[in-house]
Amino acid sequence: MASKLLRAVVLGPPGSGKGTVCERIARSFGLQHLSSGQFLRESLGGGGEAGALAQQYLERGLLVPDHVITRLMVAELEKRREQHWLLDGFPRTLGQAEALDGICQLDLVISLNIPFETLKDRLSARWVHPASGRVYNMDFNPPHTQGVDDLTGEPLVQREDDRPEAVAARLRKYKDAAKPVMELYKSRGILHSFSGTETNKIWPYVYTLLSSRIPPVLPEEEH
Ligand SMILES: Nc1nc2c(ncn2[C@@H]2O[C@H](COP(=O)(O)OP(=O)(O)OP(=O)(O)O)[C@@H](O)[C@H]2O)c(=O)[nH]1
Ligand SMILES: Nc1ccn([C@@H]2O[C@H](COP(=O)(O)O)[C@@H](O)[C@H]2O)c(=O)n1
Repeated sequence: MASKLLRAVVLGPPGSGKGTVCERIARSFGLQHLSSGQFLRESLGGGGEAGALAQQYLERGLLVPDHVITRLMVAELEKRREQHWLLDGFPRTLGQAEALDGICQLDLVISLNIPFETLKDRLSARWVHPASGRVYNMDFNPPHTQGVDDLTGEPLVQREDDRPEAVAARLRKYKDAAKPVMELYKSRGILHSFSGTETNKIWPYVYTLLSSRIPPVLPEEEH
């Protein structure tokens, strides 16, 4: 199997399970993943004018301008040049995809297609631990103690952009922006789409796909 560094992306609408699937890939294949959404929340939530501006985009479910997110992500990826890349939620627009083309050649793109109603249900039941980005779901992966992070014991919160109005805006925006990105990757033959309502059913296919590119460190069932 080739030992080339992996350049992979997981795309999908809000709540499609990108973070959940990336976490499983990261554990099963011994690599780190970079979530653009979590990265933005960490980088720009710290205050200052730029931070406050970006916060407004996030809270309203709008995409941060391409040049802002691209600059942040490219700088971060340059630091990780010697590592595998598993990107969650970037690129979101054609402009971002073109910027990514400037620094790497992607090996594979995983697209998660989840029905709209399922997304809404999942996001209304999502709770997060802001400091770590750990994600829970009251139905799918509840914390051991309600409202509390398993590892730190700190309180869990619901994301501002998981409010129903923001979710509706995010889903609308996602469709428009993502279409040309998907078309681009499809035309290159690197797009792998998975459809369904349950991550546990999609996961074995994702695991098999990844196994063809990088040796696993854990068996499929031990994600
Ligand atoms: N009921 C259910 N919930 C799931 C499933 N897979 C993931 N979830 C939950 O759905 C919510 C959304 O999953 P994430 O992995 O955060 O989705 P995402 O695509 O990263 O979401 P964004 O950060 O909004 O882009 C979380 O609360 C997950 O725990 C599933 O198969 N069933
Ligand atoms: N490329 C991106 C990624 C994210 N955002 C903003 O962050 C929010 C949350 O992102 P998730 O991936 O966690 O859903 C998203 O709604 C955007 O406001 C962005 O602008 N560009």
